[in-house]
Formats: sequence, C-alpha cells, structure tokens
Amino acid sequence: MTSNHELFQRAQPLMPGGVNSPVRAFNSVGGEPFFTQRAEGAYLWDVEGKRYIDYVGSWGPMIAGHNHPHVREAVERAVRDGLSFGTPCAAEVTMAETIQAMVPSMEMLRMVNSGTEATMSAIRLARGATGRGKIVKFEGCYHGHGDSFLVKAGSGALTFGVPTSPGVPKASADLTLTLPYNDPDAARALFAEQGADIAGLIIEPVAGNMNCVPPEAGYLEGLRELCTQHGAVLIFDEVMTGFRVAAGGAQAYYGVTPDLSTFGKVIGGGMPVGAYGGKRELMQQIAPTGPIYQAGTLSGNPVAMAAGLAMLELVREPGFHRALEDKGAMLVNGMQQLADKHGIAFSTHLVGGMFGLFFGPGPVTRFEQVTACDIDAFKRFFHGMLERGVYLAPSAFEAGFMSSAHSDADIEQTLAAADEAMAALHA
Ligand SMILES: Cc1ncc(COP(=O)(O)O)c(C=O)c1O
Ligand SMILES: NCC(=O)CCC(=O)O
Repeated sequence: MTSNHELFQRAQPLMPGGVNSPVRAFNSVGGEPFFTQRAEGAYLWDVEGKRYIDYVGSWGPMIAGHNHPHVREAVERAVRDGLSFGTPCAAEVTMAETIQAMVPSMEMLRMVNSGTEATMSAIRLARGATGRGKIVKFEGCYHGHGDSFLVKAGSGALTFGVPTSPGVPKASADLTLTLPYNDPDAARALFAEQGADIAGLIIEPVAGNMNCVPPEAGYLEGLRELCTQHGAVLIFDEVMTGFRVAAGGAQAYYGVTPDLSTFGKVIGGGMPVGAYGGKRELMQQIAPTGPIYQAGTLSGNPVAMAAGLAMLELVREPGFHRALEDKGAMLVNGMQQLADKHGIAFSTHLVGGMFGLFFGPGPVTRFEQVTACDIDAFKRFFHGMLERGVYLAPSAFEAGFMSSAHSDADIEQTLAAADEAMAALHA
C-alpha cells in the first residue's frame, strides 16, 4: 500500500513543498499532509484508508458535501458531449441567469477559472473605468495571488509569514493601500486624504482568511457610503461568502450592495471556476463591448458550468442555509462549552455556513486580536483532532466550513474528539 509519507517523500523534490498550493503543506502546524484517495459526503479518506470528518471542504466548494451525486451525474452527462468547445455554449447562459437570479446586483457578469482571476479582473475594471490607479484592501484579507493583493494578505501568505510577497514590484505594491478591518475611522481618514486617486476598494464582506471575522454592525454600510461619495468602485470579494452565508451571499445577508462582486469555487461545484460582475455600465466596458481587456480559453467551460449549475440547484433549496447555520451553531457552541469546561481561553464566530475557532478571548473583531491568539495551542489542537479523524484547516488563519452533508452524529463525534484534544492541551 502507498503511504502518505512515501508520497510526500516523492513529492518534495518535484514540487515546491511537495504541494501545488502552499496552504496544503502543513508547514504552519508541523507534520506532513495526508494524501486524499477519495471523498464522499462529510468525509475524506487518505491513501492509507483513514477517514476524516472534513471541515475544509476543498477550501470552499464542497458546501453540499463531497462527490454529491447530483453534481457528479451532471458532470458525467456533460463530458459525453465534449470537454471544451472554445465557442459559446448554452450552459454559460443558464449559469449567468442563475447567478443573476440569486445575486441581483450581478447585472452582467463574466465567468473565469479561479477566484484569483476574478479579483484581478475586477480591479482592472475598477481602474479602467475610473481612470485612477490606487486600490484599497484590508490587512488579513486574501483575494488570491495577484500582485496587487499580496500586500498584507491573509490566508497562506499570513500563515507563512510573507503577507507582502517578494516578487511583487514596488510600483505595484505602492498602489495598494491597506486598512485595518472593522475600523471605520481609518477608512474615513484614508478616503479624506487620497479619495480622488482610489479606483476601488475590495473587501471580504466576512473576513475568512484571518480565521473568520464578521463585519461589525454598520461597517459595510459605511464603506458603501465612502465609495459612493468618492466615486470609487466597491468590490465585495464573495469567493468564500458567496452562496455560503446565504443564497445571495454576504450582500444579501447584510443588505449592502457593492458595485462589483467576485465569486469562485462554489459556482464550480469543485471544478475550476470563478466569476466577476456587477453594474451594467461597468461591465459593458469589458472587451469586446468595451476597451478593458480580459479573456480566457477555458472560461465558461461546459463541464465546469454543468457542475456549478448542479451545485447551485442544491444551494437554492429552501432552508439550505438555515440548516447549515444550525449545524454550525451545534459545532461552535459545543466547542465553546468544552473550552470553558477545560478552562481554555476560547471564542468563536459563525455566519451561515462559515465559522471561526479562536484560542483567545472574544469577541474577536480586529486583525491584531487574531494574531494575538494562542497559535501554539491551535497547532496542538489541530493535531489532536487530526489523530482522532477530524480535519480542520491546517492554519489558525482560515475559516472553517460546514456542509449540508455533516450529520448530527458527525458533529457529536467531532465534539467528542475536541473534548479529548482540549484535555490533552493541558498535558
Ligand atoms: C476571499 C477569497 N478571494 C479569492 C480567493 C482566491 O481564489 P483561488 O484560490 O480560486 O484563486 C480566495 C481563496 O483562495 C478567497 O478566499
Ligand atoms: N482560504 C484560503 C484558500 O482557500 C486558499 C486555498 C489555496 O490557496 O489552496
């Protein structure tokens, strides 16, 4: 039998860190990653046959559980007709109609192949449309690996201690202004000073790449007002929150409408997909109707569209998000009770299908509070859970994801594992 260790040994000389995306490498928690053989519902099985209850969900898309038959069968049907056409296809039109019906601010949209492409394209549009150069992002937010975004970035960039990456030209980094999340005064001050040069502001409406930090009441509304006042494009990066915190994403959950939105992952059902879109007068400036260029050989791929459409059908079922939030509440409330019992400083957040677990006192609303949490306790907890067959994201700076496939029994088993893993923290 192939072992995880053997595969990792083979992988390391071939791929940087032995992986195709840094967050998979376990560097920040120590140890070696497992290699997944198969996934179904709430579970992953590694090549050694060990089963894990999975709260990563392929970093987002598996909101209805792994290998859902409705999605798999849609893909199987689609592949019979071909894998890529390079011409328009009907499924793209249905996809655009479906997204627009779920997220009405998407008056026009363009499909791409990843979240990174969606955000890079959205800021090019903001710059092209306003004729301005600067963009604003938030410390600890992650928008993929485009040059403009690897400045005080969250997720793996933060996990590996390179929030501002070498290789990003200074000229590019200088055009990215960063703000502290949940600090309305700082945003007002920045716009008062540089508002006339700001093309757009991009934000994760619920921050999910510095653990999970929701916006404070009125915060998104304030940013909406500032952007309107100063003629800057407000971009909600809903790659994580889209179709997860509510069918209409965070913009529906909080009732704040951006000018542009970016989506990814979930609308591919596990295939490589992203999308950006929003106001018609902005989107009409994209080629071929307008001069701002953006393209993609595989964009709107028929197999990916079939998977995504099947996924969105599942997510649109009445009560889907309510059920996700109920499951999430069972998990985070259970974790909090256990932490209290074991005398561990601990707090949680929950928004729809995404949650945060913090080894520190709450409520955590600021980036500094996230980084002040006990990262070492998290590492030990992570491994305690992994040993007991529960897979959390291998970093203290990632949100957790609940899926509709997690049963009460799965959550109870997770809590039983957490009880032991927390007890062991004292050892
Ligand atoms: C909020 C957000 N934006 C953008 C991205 C980038 O997406 P991708 O990894 O598909 O390029 C991610 C996730 O990785 C994300 O969480
Ligand atoms: N929350 C961060 C991600 O989902 C990133 C996944 C990856 O880069 O592999």
